[in-house]
Amino acid sequence: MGSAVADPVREPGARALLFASFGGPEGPDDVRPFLENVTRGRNVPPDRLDAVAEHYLHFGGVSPINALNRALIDAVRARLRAEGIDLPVRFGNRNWHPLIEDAVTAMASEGIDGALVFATSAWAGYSGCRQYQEDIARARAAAGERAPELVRLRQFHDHPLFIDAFADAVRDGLSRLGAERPRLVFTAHSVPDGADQAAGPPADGGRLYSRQVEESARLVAQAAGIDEHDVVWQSRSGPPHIPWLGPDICDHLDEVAARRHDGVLVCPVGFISDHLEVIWDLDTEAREHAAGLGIAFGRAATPGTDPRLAEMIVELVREHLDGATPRRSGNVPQYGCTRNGAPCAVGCCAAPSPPRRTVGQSGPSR
Ligand SMILES: CC1=C(CCC(=O)O)c2cc3nc(cc4[nH]c(cc5[nH]c(cc1n2)c(C)c5CCC(=O)O)c(CCC(=O)O)c4C)C(CCC(=O)O)=C3C
Ligand SMILES: [Fe+2]
Repeated sequence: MGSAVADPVREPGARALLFASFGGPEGPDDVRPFLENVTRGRNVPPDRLDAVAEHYLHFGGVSPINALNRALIDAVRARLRAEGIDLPVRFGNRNWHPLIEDAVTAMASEGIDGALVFATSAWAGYSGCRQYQEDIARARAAAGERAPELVRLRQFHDHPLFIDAFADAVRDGLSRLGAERPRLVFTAHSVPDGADQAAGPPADGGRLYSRQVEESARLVAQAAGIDEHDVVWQSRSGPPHIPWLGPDICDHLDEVAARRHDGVLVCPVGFISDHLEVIWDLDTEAREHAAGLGIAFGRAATPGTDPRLAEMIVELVREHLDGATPRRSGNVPQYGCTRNGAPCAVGCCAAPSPPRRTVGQSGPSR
């Protein structure tokens, strides 16, 4: 077991589980206001926003994320019941309804004075971790004096159940691909290079986001029995003069074809379910790009409603309720577990200061 799992905050008094996620639009009229919520105070160029709005509208303005989260919540409820744990599960998002502020306000008005929080990101970093701590603090402020104590569950990038679900998906994907010399390629959401450098407590040396992603990829490949793989990035946004993690998946497919692979299996290890980034940036854009290169393209399933994901969430809950031993397969430090939205450590995942835009450097983001 790695050394850096924060000591679980014991919460035998927890009276609910709050399932916190990103949120997504559920119809065409939701798309613009949703995107405005996502990008408030960020440096996302308007032409990028127009392009992303198109991706959502391509699917009728409905992101798959809310329905997938509701299905996962049902699975978590069933698993809690099966284990005899009496814990109501509530749902609250950062960017769209049901909003986390409303979920926490409802808890306060029902007299729920303590809850655990599961956030749907496995990762360290500003977008994956610190922003969830900010959401928790903001939601408590909105709920006022009777706001519940909220203890967030830890990051889980190397949890054996999470790794095993992806490993099965990789084995399955490769067997369906039917290529003779396939390449296994993992992807996660790109972030600004500066945000990756700032990910985690400075004492850990930074880059905890990309280090966790690389470790998850290595563990999944190993569990699937695959000797070689690549880790690349997807869904970059932001102005073109700001460096983000790369290479991008589509550029990397050129490389894979040049190395004479006849197929690629893409495993989106950065996402727990088939979010819009997965069904657009991979299943649509990257698939087309691979077709243009004449190589076979497959996409490994995300855990989604694999029973092991719900099982893992209940195990994380039990680390707090009855002191279940945290299970980990890797060594990269892991944080995320704090009370009432406190940062994980001093200086952890410092919030980005939006860089000033330089004249003459606007244009498409890719
Ligand atoms: C690390 C990371 C994760 C993984 C961890 C986690 O799961 O949280 C993630 C997940 C997600 N990102 C999502 C959607 C979007 N992300 C955006 C923008 C951004 N993401 C970033 C990072 C991440 N994002 C960053 C650094 C930006 C730039 C602006 C900013 O600093 O905030 C934008 C704005 C347009 C654009 O720039 O693309 C949208 C619409 C959805 C929902 C999809 C659906 O509807 O199914 C999900 C799950
Ligand atoms: Fe994102």
